[in-house]
Amino acid sequence: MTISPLGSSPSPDRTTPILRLADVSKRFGSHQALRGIDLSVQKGEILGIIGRSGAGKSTLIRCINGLEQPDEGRVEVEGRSIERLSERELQPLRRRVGMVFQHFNLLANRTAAENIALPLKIAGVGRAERTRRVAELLDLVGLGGRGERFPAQMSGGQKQRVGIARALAADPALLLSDEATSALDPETTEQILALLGDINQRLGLTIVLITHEMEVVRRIANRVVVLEGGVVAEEGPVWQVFAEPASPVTRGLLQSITPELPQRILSTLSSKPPGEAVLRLDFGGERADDPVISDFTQAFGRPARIVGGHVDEIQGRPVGRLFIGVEQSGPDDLKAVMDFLAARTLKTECLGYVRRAV
Ligand SMILES: Nc1ncnc2c1ncn2[C@@H]1O[C@H](COP(=O)(O)OP(=O)(O)OP(=O)(O)O)[C@@H](O)[C@H]1O
Repeated sequence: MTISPLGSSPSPDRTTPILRLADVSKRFGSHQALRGIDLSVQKGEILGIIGRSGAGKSTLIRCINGLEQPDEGRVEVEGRSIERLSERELQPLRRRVGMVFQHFNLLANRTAAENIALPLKIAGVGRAERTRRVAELLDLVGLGGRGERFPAQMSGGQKQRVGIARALAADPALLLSDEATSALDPETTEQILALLGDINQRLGLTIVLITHEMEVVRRIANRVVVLEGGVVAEEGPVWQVFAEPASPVTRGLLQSITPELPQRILSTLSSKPPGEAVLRLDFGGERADDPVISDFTQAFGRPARIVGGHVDEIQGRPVGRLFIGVEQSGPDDLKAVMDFLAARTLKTECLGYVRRAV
């Protein structure tokens, strides 16, 4: 299904980013909430902006939707700068940015259909056209035929579907999602992220997701920006940032979804030989599909024991971490093993040694 465009919208050339922030800074008193933020989002992209509490995510979102003016720098939506515009001048630009909120922000005394119709009404769309588009939008978000329900009669997931439909009503160029799944259970989160991914694919809609959960980024984004202390700590394609996180903040944020050495191995790990060397292998990128373990067995004529780990698929690429145990044949053996594996993985590290019961 295609959602028909509402009114006349600017048509930037293909190379103009949908959103561009250039050297954006924002202070509150003596507190620097954002410092020199540069980022751009191309049409059809899903960008995840992640950071811990206080990193500056909300301030950034408020600068993007014009609720906050940066002290320095520029914010451009479809090539048009939003600074120094009056409230009236901001209105049409705001319509180009649809917002989805953590707590849905629906009007309790209006039905789902009325909530979705509201931005259309404000934009001056006539009743018949409103009714047609609301039905279209309800279908798009999987709520066809349920437009007469009030928010109190809906589950969290259904309310967020209404929130998404409302955000799409004015045919925005950009959907800004502010922790849209943070108030939902894991199963509903999965469904809402699938819906956003589907809308991105079907409508080619550009999405910027603000979140504090790496799992949300992993599940849906193409690119990620990690914010910390008001600056961009790291940025890149999601698979790459997950495979080789460069900053300590990113590693911290990834910790909860990174496989750990199993406790039964950790509890007997010693820092010195003798014993079986326990190695951590990080995979991702070009060589992630190589049969590393069987290559090792062939080259060294002995097995490698997999003791833990997990290999995921992000943006169609394997990314993961394995823990293996390798028996050593002599004092210089470990270096040869490590060199062999290091050439075939992103990173190989020896964590210690375990004595195996004979
Ligand atoms: N209006 C304000 N006045 C004073 N300080 C503010 C204001 N808004 C934000 N800040 C400060 O700026 C910093 C960034 O806040 P911001 O709300 O953007 O972070 P956040 O990443 O969204 O955090 P959270 O995930 O907790 O919402 C924080 O230290 C916050 O206390």
